[in-house]
Amino acid sequence: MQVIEAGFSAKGKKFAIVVARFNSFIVESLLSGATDTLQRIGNVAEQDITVIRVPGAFELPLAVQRVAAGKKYDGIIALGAVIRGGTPHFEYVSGECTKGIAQVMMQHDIPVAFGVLTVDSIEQAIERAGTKAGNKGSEAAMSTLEMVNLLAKL
Ligand SMILES: Nc1c(NC[C@H](O)[C@H](O)[C@H](O)CO)[nH]c(=O)[nH]c1=O
Ligand SMILES: CC(=O)[C@@H](O)COP(=O)(O)O
Repeated sequence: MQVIEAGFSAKGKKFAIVVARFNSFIVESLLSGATDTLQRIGNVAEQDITVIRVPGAFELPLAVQRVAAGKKYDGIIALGAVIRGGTPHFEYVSGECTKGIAQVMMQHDIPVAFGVLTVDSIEQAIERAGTKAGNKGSEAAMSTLEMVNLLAKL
């Protein structure tokens, strides 16, 4: 049996982090977790990390697509926080964001980690942005590191 898997060190690889500003109180913690993971676990140099900011999660797919099309990066991380309000708007924003990011990843054959919180409350968001439920930004960075290395083996 042959098992193909990859590690996390990605020295010399270039990463783009596309960040939605909406709910920035939460998203900035996701960004901190992602950059810390890229540098500390992935051995990625600070100058090899580019941060691109967009208004909200709905705009993430377009920016991610443009970044992917530019072929300047080995991996992409999309970060945001979609927090349910009092209307169905949550479903549309989170649904289109998720679908759009996944489409870009498949169309451009590049790892795009989904670090977008889709939660029912601010408390749930806080728990996933570096408190009792971990940091989804860090988790997204770990995924991108592994996938960049794995794809290089396939
Ligand atoms: N409610 C949230 C939004 N809404 C804004 C949209 O993402 C978009 O920017 C707007 O509809 C203009 O096109 N965005 C989030 O990231 N998180 C939310 O909770
Ligand atoms: C996810 C959203 O768009 C949400 O924050 C908007 O809140 P509301 O549904 O109360 O307008």
